[in-house]
Amino acid sequence: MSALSDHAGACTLSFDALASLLEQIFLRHGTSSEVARTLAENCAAAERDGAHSHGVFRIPGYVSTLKSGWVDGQAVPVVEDVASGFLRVDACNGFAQPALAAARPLLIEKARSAGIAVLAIRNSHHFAALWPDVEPFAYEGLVALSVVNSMTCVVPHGADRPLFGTNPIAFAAPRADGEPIVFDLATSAIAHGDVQIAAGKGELLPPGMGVDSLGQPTRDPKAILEGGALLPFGGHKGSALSMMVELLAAALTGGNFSFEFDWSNHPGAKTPWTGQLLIVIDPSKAAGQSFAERSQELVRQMHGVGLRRLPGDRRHRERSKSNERGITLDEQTIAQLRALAGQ
Ligand SMILES: NC(=O)C1=CN([C@@H]2O[C@H](COP(=O)(O)OP(=O)(O)OC[C@H]3O[C@@H](n4cnc5c(N)ncnc54)[C@H](OP(=O)(O)O)[C@@H]3O)[C@@H](O)[C@H]2O)C=CC1
Ligand SMILES: O=C(O)C1=NCCCC1
Repeated sequence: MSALSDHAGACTLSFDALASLLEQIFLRHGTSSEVARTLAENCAAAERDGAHSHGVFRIPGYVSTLKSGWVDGQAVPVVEDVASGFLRVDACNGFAQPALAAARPLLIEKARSAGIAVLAIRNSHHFAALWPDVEPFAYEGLVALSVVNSMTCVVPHGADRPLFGTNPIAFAAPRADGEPIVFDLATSAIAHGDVQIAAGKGELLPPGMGVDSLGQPTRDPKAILEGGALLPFGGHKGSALSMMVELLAAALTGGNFSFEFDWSNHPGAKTPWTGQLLIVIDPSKAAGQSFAERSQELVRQMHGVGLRRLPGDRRHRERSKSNERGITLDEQTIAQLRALAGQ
């Protein structure tokens, strides 16, 4: 692995160099080579696309979680073919991405033959952005929707104490001309990772993101992290979506609700032990004109009414920039990653 360049206060790496560095970190902390490669590519892709709340910022959390013994980095997922349109995966206390990778070929086969297929992952840990899980299906001409629940830190609308996780929803659909349409959003007003990043930088949050330990609105990220909580986005509407995520990602998969795990015997563990649901649809089974042509028409109409930015546009801009110029990490971050890799 070699960096493209080390320069004053920063280091610029290619995607492959960053992924190799991260792979070394995972291997050094006890994962199998397959798990190391899958997680490294996932995390490097987030950094490449400017999804910083789930890029290399997460590496110390992965490491402390593996070191605590909370997650099994050697787990081999078990795929169960339970019905024509339904797959279950027992991640066996491993990370969710290797579980998805193990089931992916059969999931695609089922979606193409039945028109729709569901993947329910349990006994898993999802510590990452959700778009890398759905976007590849759209490159295959399929529509994909995924939900995952996380740890209790969000107050349901109208309640006075936290119960839900930040519970993201990601969606991907192909279009005829251009990158797939992809969105990926936490159902909280802000992702927990962004609150941690703001706390680290000593920055205030925008209003309306969370409350302190007394339930009073606050813009102080530390007050949210230390006894406070987040709010759902969009009041009762985001709250309803977050409730749906709990039902689909936990009740339907056999994973834990966001409030159901106890990591007190695993100091340093950071990932919740929850579940993930994916629904994959083959749009070639739908009636009428090609789906990809229809989605292209929708995008054309949105641009026609003045829309400048689609969800995913910023990521793809960042991706192009990173592919052209490399991925830049500050001095402190690269030193931390190299130390974790034993370099
Ligand atoms: N594993 C887990 O348990 C959890 C993971 N997460 C992850 O955290 C990440 C961040 O989530 P969140 O903070 O809610 O994401 P953002 O609010 O930053 O973005 C949400 C979506 O909206 C798009 N978007 C943002 N601003 C605009 C705009 N002005 N116009 C059009 N589209 C826009 C984004 O596209 P673009 O990306 O191009 O900016 C993205 O698809 C996600 O990847 C999520 O999966 C969150 C909670 C829990
Ligand atoms: O940013 C978040 O919110 C989360 N990300 C990873 C897992 C827990 C919640």
